[in-house]
Amino acid sequence: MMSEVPDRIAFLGPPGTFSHAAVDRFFGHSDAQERLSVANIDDVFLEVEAGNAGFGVVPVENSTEGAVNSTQDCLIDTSLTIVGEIYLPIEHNLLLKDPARLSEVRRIVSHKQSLGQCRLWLRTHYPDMELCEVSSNAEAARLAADDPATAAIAGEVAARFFDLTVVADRIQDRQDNTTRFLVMAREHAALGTEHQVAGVSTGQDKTSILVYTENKPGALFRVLEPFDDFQVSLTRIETRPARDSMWSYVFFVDFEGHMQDDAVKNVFGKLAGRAVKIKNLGSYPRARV
Ligand SMILES: O=C(O)C(=O)C[C@]1(C(=O)O)C=C[C@@H](O)C=C1
Repeated sequence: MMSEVPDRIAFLGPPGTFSHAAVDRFFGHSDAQERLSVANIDDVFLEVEAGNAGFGVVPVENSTEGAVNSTQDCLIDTSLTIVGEIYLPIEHNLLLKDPARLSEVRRIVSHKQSLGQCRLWLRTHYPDMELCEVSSNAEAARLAADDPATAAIAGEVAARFFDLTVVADRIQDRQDNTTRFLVMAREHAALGTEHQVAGVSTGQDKTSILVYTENKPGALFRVLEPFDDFQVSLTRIETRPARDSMWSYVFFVDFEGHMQDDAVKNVFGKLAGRAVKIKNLGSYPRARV
């Protein structure tokens, strides 16, 4: 276990993204830990793996749009551990540099996830507008600040950061739109007093694993059966292409409990031999939704 809290936290930037807000929600607003803004999600993993940051915060799933694929793919390859999670309500706005020039807008830019979370609103209000994907919401806001013909979809923080006007607020298709973020570290790190020390069961934990199965009848059933046997509640199951061979898949499984809990140990005892490979991504305190 690390003896001190590493002082940099990597996140998808530029400053003003929802990822940035998730960092502040988890670690607090203090300046004690430097924020390291990077250009894409892969770089968040790389910076923490290289030791340039102690923690990284990445979006993993959204209640409207589902899995964030780039994060899922990084989780397959990473040597990092999940040490925490954050649920953040996501409210989108249409932002413009000069609202008097709304009629001159030619394109709307945002992160792919955000365009998806506002799909119906966009179809209703701007059916013919060009939509452009950029690397993050705050990057979209930065572009809109430079060009009156570009509108951005982003959060209020980005609007303030880049001095933009909100021309339409709460434009996400579902008002309860929420994104779940993961806190990644190289090893179980001490997270300070307001967070339980990761790596130790708190009684209110979650565990994430990756499961590779054989392409055989009943393979997934045999993996899931021990969870039922020992009454361990699954919170999420997601499939991604495994990338080592075509049409083979890896399952992302999240469940309640900690690797140190007896029920979870029992599940793993029974799982041995039922999957080709299991990768433990980490046990961490469960966040409030
Ligand atoms: O662009 C941002 O502000 C991000 O932090 C990325 C991201 C994502 O990838 O899901 C985060 C939360 C929202 O769901 C939309 C975009």
